[in-house]
Amino acid sequence: MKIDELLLHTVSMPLVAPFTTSFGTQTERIAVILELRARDDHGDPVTGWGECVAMAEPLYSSEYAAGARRVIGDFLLPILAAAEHLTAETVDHLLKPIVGHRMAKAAVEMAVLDAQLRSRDLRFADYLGAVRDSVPSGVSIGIQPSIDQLLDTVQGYLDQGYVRIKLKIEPGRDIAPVRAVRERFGDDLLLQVDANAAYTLVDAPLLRRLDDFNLLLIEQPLGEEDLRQHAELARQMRTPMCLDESIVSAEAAADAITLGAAAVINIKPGRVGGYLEARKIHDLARAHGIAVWCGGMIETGIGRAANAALAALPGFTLPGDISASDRFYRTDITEPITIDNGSVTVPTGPGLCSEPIRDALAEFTVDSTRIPI
Ligand SMILES: O=C(O)CCC(=O)N[C@@H](C(=O)O)c1ccccc1
Repeated sequence: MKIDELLLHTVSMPLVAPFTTSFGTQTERIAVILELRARDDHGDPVTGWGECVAMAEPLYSSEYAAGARRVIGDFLLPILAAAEHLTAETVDHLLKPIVGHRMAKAAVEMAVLDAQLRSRDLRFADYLGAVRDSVPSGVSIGIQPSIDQLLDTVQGYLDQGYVRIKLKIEPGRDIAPVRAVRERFGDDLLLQVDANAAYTLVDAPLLRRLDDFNLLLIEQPLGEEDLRQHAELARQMRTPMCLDESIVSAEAAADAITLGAAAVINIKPGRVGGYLEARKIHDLARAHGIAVWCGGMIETGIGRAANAALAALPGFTLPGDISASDRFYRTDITEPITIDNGSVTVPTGPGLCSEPIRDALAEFTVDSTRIPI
């Protein structure tokens, strides 16, 4: 494949409701959408789409949207444009000289992969080796202003058919909300919590109290760098330990599994540098008997569709944060992803996602930059 040009569209999409986590409250999603224009091996024009999941500010990880745009335009694209044999499978190797910036790298790999799949009229799920036509849909619920509002919110998502509830927690808003949800909805509700690294090992006695609520897992209670400490906390808790922010690559996953820091892994393609690295982590975890599920970064329909295909791999045995588009957006920039009977259908068309809807993309675009080759 030969790249002709890349368009970087920064979109600002209002959320249907504020989304509060331990690192802040989001009311809009800023995302960098990649429109890659290239020629396939027959010289025919093809367009590939990608989405960079980096947030507007470096609050979840060190990357942020404006920084990712710079890295993509100034460093990543020139390397790929100069490549003699550019394929999705060689992007990671070609970009090795650039240190870090995994979300930026994931986005360009995604655009190259989408173009490659479309040029071959290939469905992403088939390319990956997916084994399901639909995947169970879990929903992530932000920290709510009151327990009553939390209970109403949980009820609302259960009424929509979501099969698993994830509650964001933070110090001071953890035990009481989890107890209230467990008491209201009973022991059969698939329930887990996500702390986004808000605690320290000093909080172990408090976190151990979560063992009373029969949770599926506790996600990233400690810091991104704290593999050894998560292993120590895992030894002190019955609730399975799940890592998110810490798992930035297959190598980090191998370290976490070996140290006993993760009994479950949340795989996010953007966080680990792309869907191909995500599949490597899936394969590694499976070989170690470690369950994985697909996390979400409030993606638009581009990333949301691709995540549904990834989650259809056999090792994704726990419901992921793959909710319908309307969980976050009134209008998506692609055909909306919907939840039917608790599941999201794995996309059936060629490529990673359905083509973005130009009017919707234009409506939310706050800046478009053409990167010439
Ligand atoms: O369903 C979704 O797309 C969001 C799931 C979710 O809670 N994502 C959280 C997380 O910590 O995992 C997040 C969202 C946005 C940015 C960073 C993290």
